[in-house]
Amino acid sequence: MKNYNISIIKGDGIGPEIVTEAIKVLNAVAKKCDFTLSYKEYLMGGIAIDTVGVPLPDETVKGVLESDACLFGAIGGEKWDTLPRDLRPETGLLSFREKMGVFANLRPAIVYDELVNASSLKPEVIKGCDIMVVRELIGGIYFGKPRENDGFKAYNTMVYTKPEIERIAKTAFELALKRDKRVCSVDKANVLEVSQLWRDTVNEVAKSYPSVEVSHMYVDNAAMQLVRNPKQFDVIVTGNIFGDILSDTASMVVGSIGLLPSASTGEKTAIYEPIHGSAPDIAGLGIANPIATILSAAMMLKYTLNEEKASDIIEKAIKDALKDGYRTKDLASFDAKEVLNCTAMGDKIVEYINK
Ligand SMILES: NC(=O)C1=CN([C@@H]2O[C@H](COP(=O)(O)OP(=O)(O)OC[C@H]3O[C@@H](n4cnc5c(N)ncnc54)[C@H](O)[C@@H]3O)[C@@H](O)[C@H]2O)C=CC1
Ligand SMILES: CC(C)CC(=O)C(=O)O
Ligand SMILES: [Mg+2]
Repeated sequence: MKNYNISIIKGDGIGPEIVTEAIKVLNAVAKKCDFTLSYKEYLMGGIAIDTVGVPLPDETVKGVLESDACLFGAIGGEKWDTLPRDLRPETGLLSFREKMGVFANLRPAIVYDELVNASSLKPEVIKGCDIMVVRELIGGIYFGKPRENDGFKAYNTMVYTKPEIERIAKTAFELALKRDKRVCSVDKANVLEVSQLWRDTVNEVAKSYPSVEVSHMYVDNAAMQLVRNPKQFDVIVTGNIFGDILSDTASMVVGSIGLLPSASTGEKTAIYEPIHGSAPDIAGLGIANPIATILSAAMMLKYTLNEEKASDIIEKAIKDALKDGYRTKDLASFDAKEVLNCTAMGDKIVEYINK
């Protein structure tokens, strides 16, 4: 029987709660589809700081590199926000992404028919919406140097090189070929030199994809268009900070940030993670929505482990549970038959997998 080695990073806040549910679901589907999964857990973020003194232990990097894929929860929390920048959980996460070379962060925002009333937008505006945000993940202003804060003056630097833009643009165009063949590149080329290079390079890459329609939008307009008429988008390709912000916006088109999964891919081990953070405001209350993490696990099965059937089974189980009115608290006001806590939602999805 096939076995896959999965590295697990639960992290902080709701991280352990949601990852536990995703593992439960993975085990159920593996049993059904005749493969096995072995897990090894590694530390990262605040828990790593508290346990071993650094946000990203070498052992974590080594363990993840040796695994077939990584399932990641979330890191961070107020407790660590006053530490020097280099010691913070978020610095550990950025360094982790950089060391894994995961330049492409794929963040699908799909409106399920079962949740068409869950968005703050009108059902007719969002029904059938299926967007893929392709966010560049290891460049841009989150990584650019110089960066400094002397207490009076502070600055970060937004940098992209042409090869960095080319590879993320290619990822977006390749994905578009398998979808609705439309790429919208989002930048701020009216103001930023980095964005001008971004736009010019995307146009150059587009020449190799004549069947894909390419358009460009300034990020401020894109944020507005996402909530005005989200169905105009197929693939959105954008830089690190814009993709971070626009995907959180897209989550409210879908209904909740607790629903959006992601795949962070490159040349080494891929990382599968929800788009949200550690949600300290609800950590420990047992009310987090585990679906974003469970869908991230489903993406892992499809994209890295080539277990497409297992991935589809998970997705169907989630849709069926939602269709029958099972909701976590974030979605409680939308056609809920029963509001479940995090663990019960994991159990419910397993129940539907086994039906
Ligand atoms: N990938 C990661 O590990 C990320 C970590 N962070 C870190 O997380 C911490 C909290 O950041 P925030 O800005 O509050 O963003 P957040 O995404 O953690 O939370 C924003 C809001 O969404 C809610 N929320 C998030 N996930 C949810 C879920 N699964 N179910 C139900 N509600 C959910 C939270 O309760 C909160 O009200 C910070 O330390 C931040 O740096 C933030 C984003 C990504
Ligand atoms: C916490 C940041 C480093 C990242 C973030 O917000 C994200 O990846 O969505
Ligand atoms: Mg974010």
